[in-house]
Order: sequence, then structure tokens, then C-alpha cells
Amino acid sequence: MPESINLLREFDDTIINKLQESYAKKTKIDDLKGITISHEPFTHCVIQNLVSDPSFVSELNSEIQSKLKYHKKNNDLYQFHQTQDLGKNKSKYLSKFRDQFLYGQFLEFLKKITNINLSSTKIDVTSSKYEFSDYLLCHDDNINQDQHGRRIAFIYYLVPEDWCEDGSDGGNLDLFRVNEHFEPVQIVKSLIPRRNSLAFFEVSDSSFHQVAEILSKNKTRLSINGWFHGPVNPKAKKKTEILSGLNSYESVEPDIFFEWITERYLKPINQTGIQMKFSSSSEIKLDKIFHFNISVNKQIHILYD
Ligand SMILES: O=C(O)CCC(=O)C(=O)O
Ligand SMILES: [Fe+2]
Repeated sequence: MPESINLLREFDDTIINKLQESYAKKTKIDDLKGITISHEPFTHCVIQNLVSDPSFVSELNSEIQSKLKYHKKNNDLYQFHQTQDLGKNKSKYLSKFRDQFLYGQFLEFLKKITNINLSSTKIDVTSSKYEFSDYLLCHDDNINQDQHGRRIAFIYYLVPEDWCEDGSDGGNLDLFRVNEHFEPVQIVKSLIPRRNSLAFFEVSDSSFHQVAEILSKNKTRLSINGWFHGPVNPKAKKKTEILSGLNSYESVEPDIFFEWITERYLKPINQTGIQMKFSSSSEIKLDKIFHFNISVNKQIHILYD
């Protein structure tokens, strides 16, 4: 195994400057040493042939498929398999990819191109596996955060070499245009995953995307993906959606709140656990959160009063 893995071939300053300029001025770059930057529907970048050593790519591919544990994720918004956060995983190739590449060369590259002061201590990393009929419906990756949060989403693809270029295997990363209310309205770009390529984009209130359903019955869409963190872009702060006529939670009297919520959710220790789980997996299921004796009518009355 090589001592260090190289992000692409070496980049000289002329290339870095061109990429920086394209990112800042929203001009298009089409295949500059395998790198493409486009701004429709939102700024995104694809780097082909990311890791220069092909044997590293196949070792990494076999290692994650044989050593990592994938858990089924399934609800009405998605269906695929994913590992836990791999921040502390010690597998040989994966840890090299994470520590030398993501926390090293690639972080420096991203900071220069995007001009964002990305954190050098917090990168979320997981691996995802999509098989026949799996999908991930439209979402923006943008979760409410105060000071620090997800800034750059990245996906490194380890699909088989023969993943169809015409889209017939499915699994495109579809990008949506938003309307004036920042609602996703239409797919205007579809990125076909390619082995050893990496896509990244800035997380914002308009970065809506989805993984289209996998159509291939025998190919696996494997990836290493996650988020680089940094100071939250104030412009990307999500507006809290309050349905018209629906009271905001601040207007619910404390007494009513305590009457509703079951005791276990009021214990600080449980709240800390919930917060940690939610921060790491961005989702949580809270069983029996309301007392049974609170009637549906009463709930509706309080909400819509
Ligand atoms: O795999 C991809 O192309 C995108 C994955 C994604 O959007 C996510 O995991 O949030
Ligand atoms: Fe996403």
C-alpha cells in the first residue's frame, strides 16, 4: 500500500485558482483535469478518478464490503443500508482514506476552493449501500444548526466499473431546482455515479437532491459519504415552517406541555441521549411520547386554538 494516497494527480496553483474562481463567480468549469463545477440548480462539483492508485480503490472497496456492518434504513422517505458513523473505525484502507485524504489533502483542497473555514476536527463519514429498488427521496441535508453545522456534503462512489452511463442502472444523484418559497419543484440535473468519482456541494436551503431508485438487479451502488462542518451560513438558515393556523410550540403553556409529554422524555439524562443520537444519525423515533389520556380532540384544540 502506498504511504500516502493522492487526491487526483497533483494540482498546481493555476488549476486551484481556476477552480476557486469558478466556485466564487459561479462560472462553469467543464472537465478541467477531470473536474467539473456547475451552478445549476446549485453549485456542485464532480471529480473523476479521485484516488490515483487503482489498487487502493479496490482494496478499499473489498474492505468496506467485507468488514463493515450495514444497517437497514427504511421508511417512506428512503430504503437503503448504511453503516454507523465511521469516525473511529480502524479498518486499514478506510482509516487511511478518512485520516489522510478526508482530514488531509481533500480538506485543504475544499477550504481553498470554497473559501469556507471548514472544521479540521469534525467530518461525518458513513458508508451507504443501495441495491435493487433502493432509493432516497428528495431532501436538502440542511438541518437546523446554530453556529456550526454541515457545510459541504460529499459522496465518493464505489460503484462497479460497468455502472451504466445511460442511467439504465438507476441510482442517479438528482438535483432539484427550487421555487421562490425554496420548495423543490423539478429535477434539472442528474449525476450518474461513476467508480472512483466524488461529488460535493454546499448544503443550503436550496440544496435539494435525491438518489433515484436502483434499477439494476445485481449491481450495488456503494459509497462513502458524509459532511464537512463549518460555521453555519446565515443565508442557509432554514425558515421554520409553521402551517397557517397552527400555533408555534412557544405558545403552548408549560403546564399543558408537561401534561402531555411522558415522564421519560422530561429526564435530562434521556434528553442528552436523544440529542446525541439525533446529532449522529439525524433521525430518531420517540415511542410513547404523549400520555394516552390526552385525547386527540384536546391536542387538536391546543394546536389550532
Ligand atoms: O449517494 C448520494 O449520491 C447522495 C446521498 C445523500 O444525499 C445522503 O446520504 O444524504
Ligand atoms: Fe443528502
